[in-house]
Amino acid sequence: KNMGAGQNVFNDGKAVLNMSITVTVSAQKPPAPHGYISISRKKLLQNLEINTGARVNAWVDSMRASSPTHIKSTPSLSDDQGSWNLHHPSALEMFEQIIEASKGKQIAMFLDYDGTLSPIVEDPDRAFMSKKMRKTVRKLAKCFPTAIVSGRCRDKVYKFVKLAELYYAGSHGMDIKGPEKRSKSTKDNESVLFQPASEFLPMIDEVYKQLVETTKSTPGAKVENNKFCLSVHFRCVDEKKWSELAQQVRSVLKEYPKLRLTQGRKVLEIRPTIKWDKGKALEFLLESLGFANCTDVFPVYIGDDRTDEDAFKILRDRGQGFGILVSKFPKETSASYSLQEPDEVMDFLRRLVEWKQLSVQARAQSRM
Ligand SMILES: O=P(O)(O)OC[C@H]1O[C@H](O[C@H]2O[C@H](CO)[C@@H](O)[C@H](O)[C@H]2O)[C@H](O)[C@@H](O)[C@@H]1O
Repeated sequence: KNMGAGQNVFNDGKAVLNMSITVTVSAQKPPAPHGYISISRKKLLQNLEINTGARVNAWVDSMRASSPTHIKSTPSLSDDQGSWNLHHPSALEMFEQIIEASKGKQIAMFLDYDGTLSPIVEDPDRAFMSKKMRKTVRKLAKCFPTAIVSGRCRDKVYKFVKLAELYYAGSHGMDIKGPEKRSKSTKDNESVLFQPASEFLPMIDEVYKQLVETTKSTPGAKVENNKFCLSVHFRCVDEKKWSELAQQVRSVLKEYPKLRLTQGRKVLEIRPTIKWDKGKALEFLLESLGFANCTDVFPVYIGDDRTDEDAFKILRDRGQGFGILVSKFPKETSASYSLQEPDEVMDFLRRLVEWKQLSVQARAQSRM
C-alpha cells in the first residue's frame, strides 16, 4: 500500500521504514527477493514502535522549537539573534531598498492571518483583527491586489477580516476565492474558486469527529475544523501532556495514510497528502491576477508560520519579490526580511500605502 509522506503505517505485509529499506513480511516467510532484506514481523513491529515514539517526540520538539516563548530561556537563539538580524533585516528599516527593488513592477500583497494580521491568543475563536489593522488592509487593497492566505477555513478567516474586496485562500490554500465580479454576459456574480482537495471532505469530517472523541481526555486540547484540514491545538494543554496528545493524534491518523501532518505554533495540522500548499496557492493567485509568466510583478508575502515557508521558498526560487517572516526570534526561514509582530506589519503596510499614494500624486502633478 502506498503510504503518506513520513508515515510508518504498514499494510498488506509491506512497509517502508524511515531507513528506506523495503521489508516484506508474511506468515510463510518466503525467500527475500534479490536486493531486499527479510526481517521477522516481531522485529518489524518493535522497529515501528521505536520509530513511532521517535516521530511523536519529533513532532512535539519541533512544535516547541517553532513556538519559543522566552528568548532568554533559549541561549543559542539569543546568541544567534545578531547574525540572524543581519541575514533577515527589518522590512521597516529596509523600506527604501524594498521600494527601490519594486520600481517599475506591480506589487501584489499576500498576507497570512494568525500571528501576522492578528496577535496570537489562547482561544482561536477570538483571534480578532483590530479596527486599525482592517482599515490599513482596506487601504492596501485599494493600492495593490491583496490576498489573505491562511490555514483557517476560508469562511472563518473572512468573518475575521470582513473585507469583500480581497482574495481569500483558506485551508492552507486548498480553498481559493476572489472578490465577486459581475459578469457582463450572464449578469451573475463571478469569482475565482479553486478547491483541489474537495474529494477529501468526507474523510476530514470523519477524522474531525474521531479526534474530538480521542482528545477529549486531554484537558485544554481543542480540535478545529478548517474544512479541508484540521488543527489540534496544544496552546492550552499542560506541556507535560503534549506527548500524550501527540500520541492520541497519531493513533487516529495511522488509519489514514492519505492524510499528513504539519506543525505550526502550538498546533498540529492535519491535511490531505496532495501536492498543494501556500506556495502553490500563491502561484495560482498570481496566475488568476493575470501575472502568469510576468517579469514585472513584485509579490510580497508576509507570514509567521512554518506553513508560510512554502510561499517564501516559491518567491526565492522564482527570484521575484520576497517573503517577510513575522517573528521576534531567529528561525530558519526562506524569507528575506523580518518584522517582529502584527503591529510592525501594520506599520509596514501603512508605509506602502503612503508611498503608493504619494507616487500617484507625483505622477499626476508631473502630467499637469
Ligand atoms: O495560516 P494561519 O492563518 O497563520 O493559520 C494557522 C493556524 O492559526 C490559528 O492557530 C494559531 O492562532 C491561534 C489564535 O491566535 C492560536 O491560539 C494557536 O495556538 C495558533 O496556532 C488557527 O486556529 C489554526 O487553525 C491555523 O491552522
